Amino acid sequence: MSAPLLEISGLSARLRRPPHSPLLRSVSLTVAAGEVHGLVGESGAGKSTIGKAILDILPDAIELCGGTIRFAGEDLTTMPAARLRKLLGTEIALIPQDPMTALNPSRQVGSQLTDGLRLRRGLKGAALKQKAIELLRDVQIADPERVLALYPHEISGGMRQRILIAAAFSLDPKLIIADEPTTALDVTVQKEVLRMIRNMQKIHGTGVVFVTHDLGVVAQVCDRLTVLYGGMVVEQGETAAILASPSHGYTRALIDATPRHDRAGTGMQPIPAGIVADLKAQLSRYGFGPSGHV
Ligand SMILES: Nc1ncnc2c1ncn2[C@@H]1O[C@H](COP(=O)(O)OP(=O)(O)OP(=O)(O)O)[C@@H](O)[C@H]1O
Repeated sequence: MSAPLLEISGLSARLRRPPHSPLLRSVSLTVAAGEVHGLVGESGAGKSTIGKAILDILPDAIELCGGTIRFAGEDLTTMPAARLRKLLGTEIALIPQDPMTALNPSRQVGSQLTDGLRLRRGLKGAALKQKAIELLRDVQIADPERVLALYPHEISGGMRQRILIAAAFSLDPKLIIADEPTTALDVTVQKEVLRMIRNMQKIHGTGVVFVTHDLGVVAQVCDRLTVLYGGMVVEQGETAAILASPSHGYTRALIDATPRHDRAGTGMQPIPAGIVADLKAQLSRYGFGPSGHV
């Protein structure tokens, strides 16, 4: 079997200042080329911290304190800064959570969409415009020439997110970090955007780390998933198998807590207190041991 595209081993992170509270506890996971890997868990589980660690955009308050992040065989945590900067944006890209804040309100959509192609590939003039039109067609935006000249406030939230998806795929990266990319959208638009991400990653063969708190979303887009609690891995494996038959009580409780629009009377069940107490006990014993599993 070929090496995974992304291999995170024993990744630990903590607050930089005393008392150095642990935020990631020896997290290990792999993402194969072309795989969508979901990071799931409640608020504060450490999902975004993993995404930010991959992209080298951790806030100053957080530091890595162990483990490796190997991308195509190279460890990003020890890579020289210049090489890392080159890789991020070309081979690894981000689809951010909130399309309104991610786009600059004072720049036309076209110039923002083509930043990567201009700056990293040196495209300009008619060739750049043609490529921008193709990118918008790929994400099924009608009348792309008109849209390129618009400002972010002149288009809908769903269309803004499609533009960010098109921008993320514009340099044909091997890996995309999608950080809650549909949270800011309403439910019908969410579905379209999820389908779009799935289609684009299949066409391009892109690996995706998909951060979400929503198991309904996971069921739609993720091939495999890692369930996190308090910065530690609770369970991981094939999405269909875990959703059908979770091996950990916490995963079962998360599934039960997920609203099902197709079944009346389901959803919004609280996580049982006993399961949370067990996990908390595990966290307090955990430290930064070698295993990432509960
Ligand atoms: N800038 C920061 N300064 C201090 N602590 C932070 C900072 N950002 C995140 N944390 C802490 O790191 C832990 C993990 O946060 P993270 O954002 O990764 O969780 P998450 O699973 O993505 O949840 P959410 O969906 O709420 O963002 C939390 O305890 C959070 O309080």
